[in-house]
Amino acid sequence: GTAFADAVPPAGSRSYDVIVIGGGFAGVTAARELKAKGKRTLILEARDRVGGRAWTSTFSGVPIEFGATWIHPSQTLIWNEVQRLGIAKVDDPFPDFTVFATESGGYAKQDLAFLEHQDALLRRFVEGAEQYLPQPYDPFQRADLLVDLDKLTLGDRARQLRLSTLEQNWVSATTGAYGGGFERGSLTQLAHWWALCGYDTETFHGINVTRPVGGLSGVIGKMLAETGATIVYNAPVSKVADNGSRVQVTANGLVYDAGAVVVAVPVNVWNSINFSAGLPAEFGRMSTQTVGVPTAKKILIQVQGDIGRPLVNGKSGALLDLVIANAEKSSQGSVLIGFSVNPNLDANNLSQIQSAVSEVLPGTEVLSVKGHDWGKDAYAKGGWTFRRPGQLLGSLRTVRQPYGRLIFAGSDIATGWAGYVDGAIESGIQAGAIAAGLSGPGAPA
Ligand SMILES: Cc1cc2nc3c(=O)[nH]c(=O)nc-3n(C[C@H](O)[C@H](O)[C@H](O)COP(=O)(O)OP(=O)(O)OC[C@H]3O[C@@H](n4cnc5c(N)ncnc54)[C@H](O)[C@@H]3O)c2cc1C
Repeated sequence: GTAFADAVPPAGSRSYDVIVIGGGFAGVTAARELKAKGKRTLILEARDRVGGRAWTSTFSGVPIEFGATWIHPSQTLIWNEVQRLGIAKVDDPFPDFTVFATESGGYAKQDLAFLEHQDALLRRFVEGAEQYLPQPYDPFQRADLLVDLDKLTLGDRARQLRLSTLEQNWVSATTGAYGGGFERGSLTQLAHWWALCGYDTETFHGINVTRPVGGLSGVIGKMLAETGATIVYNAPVSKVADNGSRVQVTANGLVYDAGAVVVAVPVNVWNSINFSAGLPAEFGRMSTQTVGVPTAKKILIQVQGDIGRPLVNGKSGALLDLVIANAEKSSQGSVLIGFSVNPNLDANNLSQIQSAVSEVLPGTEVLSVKGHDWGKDAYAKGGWTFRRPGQLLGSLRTVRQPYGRLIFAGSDIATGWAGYVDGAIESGIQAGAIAAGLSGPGAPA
């Protein structure tokens, strides 16, 4: 690994070519690009680990992911990375039944063929995306066609389509829940993912199947070892001061300085850092509006006995939006993974989660739970990226531009797979290249 990991560089040697703030996939990728350009690079990471919203841990004796989990060949940057690092991949087994809302307001077990109803509704949501998002990696190609569309929430779209309550409940787990609620997420974000999936239902589901063995923390650990950067853990950056020729970065009361800084923290966190030279209004606005879903939670649920492999599609506004089976079982039986964007769910409240599970999988006894509330996590303040109405055309292009000696990075502001590890790598590559130019000799003073 890195020779200086965990050591705080002594006074007098806190000067670097480039400082990268945040050691998620975007920051670590940027640091690696900078190494390739011969730059002395420092990573300042708030946590005691790298990976950010990708975090491999264990629960009830089985390995689990608290954040990002799956990769897919259409996500070429992360897929090739895993391939190149010689890390094996494994497919999660298919579910064996599904659970959907019923006419009478409850839930019923269905065979997998029932999923076709959900897919048909999903395709109606994103109909026309081939025309208005013809180039998945350049969402601005037909900006002219997006002017009205980018104003729509997913709920607006459901109303446009005149979906019944039951239809909305059937499609909630793959639309509203992704967006942090029907009234939060934008239609264009869903359509953008659809475009990246080749406008194809099978790929849309296929992106949630394949995992790198050892988890995504294993992948980023190997990437970090290649950066050759100095990394300081437990170093939350509180202040960034760009004086025009150098940038001073403060963490834990210590001041570091560099010719350029890559800010690779989540958009939702931008407003908790003091950018003392000021930033264009779009930055603060985007951070206030949020990009990462602020109510996103992932909950690991250990249950009694083997209950098979459910795929539960919660109703719009349910406590649990999606419940699936973890690939590995514990010694007690099945382990379930719940996703929730409901602000009222306490991700570690066993009795609340027991009643939510009983509603959708009657007779299932919950033994233990362990959840992570990404919105309450000070260094994330949200989960996966899902842009809000107006952000694609409104702020995204501005915040992707370097501002003085600062370059912002992260999956949240990727133009490709925003909301996925692949987008973080995309953004890290771009930011690293720009920062190398800014920090080098002949850089604008
Ligand atoms: C529940 C969940 C499930 C997901 N599932 C998938 C999936 O299956 N596949 C997929 O590809 N993606 C998935 N994602 C999305 C994926 O996790 C993110 O897109 C990606 O990890 C973001 O990387 P990043 O580097 O842009 O940001 P982050 O990973 O958030 O990295 C930012 C880093 O900055 C650090 N930081 C924050 N504030 C400061 C500060 N003040 N000073 C210093 N450091 C700071 C953080 O600690 C963190 O390490 C999921 C996300 C969640 C939450």
